[in-house]
Amino acid sequence: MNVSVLGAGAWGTALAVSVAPRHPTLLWARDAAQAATIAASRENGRYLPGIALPDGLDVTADFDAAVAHARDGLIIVGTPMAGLQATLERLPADCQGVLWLCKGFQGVTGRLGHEVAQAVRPDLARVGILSGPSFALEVARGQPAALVAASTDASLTQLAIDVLHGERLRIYASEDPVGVEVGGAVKNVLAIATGIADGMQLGLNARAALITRGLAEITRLGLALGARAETFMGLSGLGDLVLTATGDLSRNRKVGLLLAQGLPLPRILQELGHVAEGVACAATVLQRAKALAVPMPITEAVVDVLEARITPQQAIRALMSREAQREVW
Ligand SMILES: NC(=O)C1=CN([C@@H]2O[C@H](COP(=O)(O)OP(=O)(O)OC[C@H]3O[C@@H](n4cnc5c(N)ncnc54)[C@H](O)[C@@H]3O)[C@@H](O)[C@H]2O)C=CC1
Ligand SMILES: O=C(CO)COP(=O)(O)O
Repeated sequence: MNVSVLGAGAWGTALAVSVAPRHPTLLWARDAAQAATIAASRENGRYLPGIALPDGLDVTADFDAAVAHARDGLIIVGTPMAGLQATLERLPADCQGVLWLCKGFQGVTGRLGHEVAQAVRPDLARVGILSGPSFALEVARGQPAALVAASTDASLTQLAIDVLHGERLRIYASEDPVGVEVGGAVKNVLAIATGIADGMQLGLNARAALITRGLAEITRLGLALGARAETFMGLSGLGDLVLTATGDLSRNRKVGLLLAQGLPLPRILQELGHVAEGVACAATVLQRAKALAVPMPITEAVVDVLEARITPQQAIRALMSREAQREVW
């Protein structure tokens, strides 16, 4: 089965590296010079340094060639959320399976990935998301990971399993793309919160409290958007939240750690050199929550810090001085 990965950042490259030994894989980089450098060095030195590309993995900057390669196989969209719509718009109607990796809400429209697909490409037959706890570097190194492929179309999740499931990567199927996408998007915002708390050395109790009450925020928003509660206890919910909030490979957590040191956000993002989807979508998450009357106090505090309305210290004080209440979800 042919596979094409559209987007040669850390995660797109890592997944291509993981799948190429089993399926002929083509990795598309939008920048021709970057594609040429990767092809010549057999390494994505900009986004995934230290990982050699295996045989069976080719690189191109020719979008149409990449799509033609996997028209009858699996097309994986590995761009950040900001690139999902434009990428979907360029796909031919007859491609057999499309899976995106982006974890976020679209900036201007506030849409989740499946909502973007419904709005701009309702004609694409089989679409879904791949999510779950998966630092790119570990997957690229062949360390074990378990992910979830979610779609309302069971034949797409089966295709994802047929192509991606193996000794090092377990793929679980889910029929709840809403829940999987909400978990993947909002955990990034909460990883910023946990990074802030850890950067301020507030301790392990505070970290556990933020993760648990953060999961309550994810669940509340997800249920209001039509997700299933059990999804948030799974890989794309609790699993990815724990990984991203506590794992030092997380870019979103790193943003929080540096905010706690008092660094201004523009400088942090410049130093990061990768996308931090929690920064991009925190305000959008809050907007959608407010429209649905869903309280998300931790998310709101993160937005206030990112927009420099309050300091991390003030955010913690505001969260800790909220009225006592029942432990509601
Ligand atoms: N890095 C990781 O461990 C994981 C990342 N993800 C998600 O995968 C998505 C991509 O993340 P990474 O690969 O880590 O990002 P990255 O920052 O490493 O690379 C982003 C790549 O996308 C390209 N790009 C940026 N804007 C684009 C656009 N508008 N159109 C087309 N290409 C564009 C960049 O040139 C670059 O090649 C994000 O939504 C992220 O949340 C999900 C799981 C794991
Ligand atoms: O989604 C991820 C792991 O599952 C990666 O998280 P970061 O984008 O914070 O690095």
